[in-house]
Amino acid sequence: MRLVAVGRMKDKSERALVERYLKRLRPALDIVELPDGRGSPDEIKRREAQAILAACPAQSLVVALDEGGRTYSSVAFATTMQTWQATGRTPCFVIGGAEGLDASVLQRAGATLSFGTLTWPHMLVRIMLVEQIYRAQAIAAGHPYHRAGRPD
Ligand SMILES: C[S@@+](CC[C@H](N)C(=O)[O-])C[C@H]1O[C@@H](n2cnc3c(N)ncnc32)[C@H](O)[C@@H]1O
Repeated sequence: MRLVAVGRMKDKSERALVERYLKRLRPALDIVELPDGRGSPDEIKRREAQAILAACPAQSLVVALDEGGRTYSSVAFATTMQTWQATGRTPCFVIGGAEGLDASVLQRAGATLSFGTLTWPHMLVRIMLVEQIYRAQAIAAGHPYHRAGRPD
């Protein structure tokens, strides 16, 4: 699995949070960081889109992190991840930069993932994504990390 993310994660505490989950992931997630694009907002998105699409393996299932995308419960996301794995669709998650994702990335995407309609900073989205992938793997493995304790 791959994550293609615009922007370098420089903050130590953010990196530590990503690392906390990353080191537990099986299969592993490799993270490709891309530099922030330059120019007008449209140019930035276009340039970043070219780099993003070039970093996604040709056969991968591009999963665009997008506030307008599909929302899942953690259990539904775990089931979806298992289906992708069983059908040989290796996800390549994509997180945009400050200007967001270009339409060409959303068009290439075979799936979208939303963390709700709020706009989150891209570094927080990265942390939340690796945690949710770890949670999905824990759910699939029956590991008690995930507690389904909400009342009906
Ligand atoms: C600061 S946001 C960009 C906001 C930008 N104005 C837009 O319209 O997307 C940076 C990236 O974080 C991700 N992101 C932000 N909020 C999200 C959410 N609620 N769900 C999923 N991804 C989100 C997206 O990949 C987005 O491109």
